[in-house]
Amino acid sequence: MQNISGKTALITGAGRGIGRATALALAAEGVNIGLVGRSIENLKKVQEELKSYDVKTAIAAADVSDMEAITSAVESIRGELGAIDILLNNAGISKFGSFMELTPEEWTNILNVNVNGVYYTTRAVLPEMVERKTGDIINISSTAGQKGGPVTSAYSASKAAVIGLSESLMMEVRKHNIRVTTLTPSTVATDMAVELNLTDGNPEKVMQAEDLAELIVAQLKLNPRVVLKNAGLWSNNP
Ligand SMILES: NC(=O)C1=CN([C@@H]2O[C@H](COP(=O)(O)OP(=O)(O)OC[C@H]3O[C@@H](n4cnc5c(N)ncnc54)[C@H](O)[C@@H]3O)[C@@H](O)[C@H]2O)C=CC1
Ligand SMILES: CC(=O)C(C)=O
Repeated sequence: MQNISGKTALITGAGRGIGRATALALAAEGVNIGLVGRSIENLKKVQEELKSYDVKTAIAAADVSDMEAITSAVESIRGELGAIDILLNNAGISKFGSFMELTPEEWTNILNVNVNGVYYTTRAVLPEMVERKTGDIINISSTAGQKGGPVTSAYSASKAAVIGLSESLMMEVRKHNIRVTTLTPSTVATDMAVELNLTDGNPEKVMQAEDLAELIVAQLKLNPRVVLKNAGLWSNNP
């Protein structure tokens, strides 16, 4: 097990849900946190919550599907906090609907955010990790990326692409001492899942964002000689 205190993490989609919960869990371990997301108001709220921990924080608003915007957000976070040790590619969107119901614009937008967002953000962070011969990249896919459903064509295609990207990158960069992990959670009780009518969020029955954050902290503490290649966390009492 390694101590992660003093490391620096960059989290996309950090203004709410899984991103916010992971920011709080990592800060509790002494990790400095760079928060990236679309809504500066939400990022400021999370930054305020992080004040109760003895860590440095920085925020930068950017749409991960805009390569220039996310590249300059990464630069800005790096300028304030220093080298990034941990990247959590978490930002994502979803819309469910039948194949013909979803418009080409919705399809393209889901693919742009969920796939290109991971690609652009990782491109901005990876070279420094390779140079430093250290780093953790965690990509949030979904059970929907492992198995299609009748209304999930765009979302499942995007999350399957994340699995392909992530597993390939893991094979490529482990020789540089960089760990890439693919997480495939089932429904997590966040605004996204409630908006999709997947859950009422009942904490007795449905996985909470804090549960996934706990797994992320635990995997980061694993001895650097091993990497959690992929993991599925499921609700146990649905
Ligand atoms: N909630 C669930 O049941 C599950 C969620 N996931 C994935 O986990 C990740 C986080 O999801 P939740 O926390 O549930 O969602 P959420 O909707 O509650 O939070 C997502 C965050 O990402 C941000 N975001 C969205 N598009 C963005 C963009 N283009 N650029 C920058 N930030 C952007 C949003 O503003 C929001 O703060 C997503 O990738 C999602 O697909 C995976 C499995 C299950
Ligand atoms: C939204 C999502 O990815 C699931 C699996 O519920």
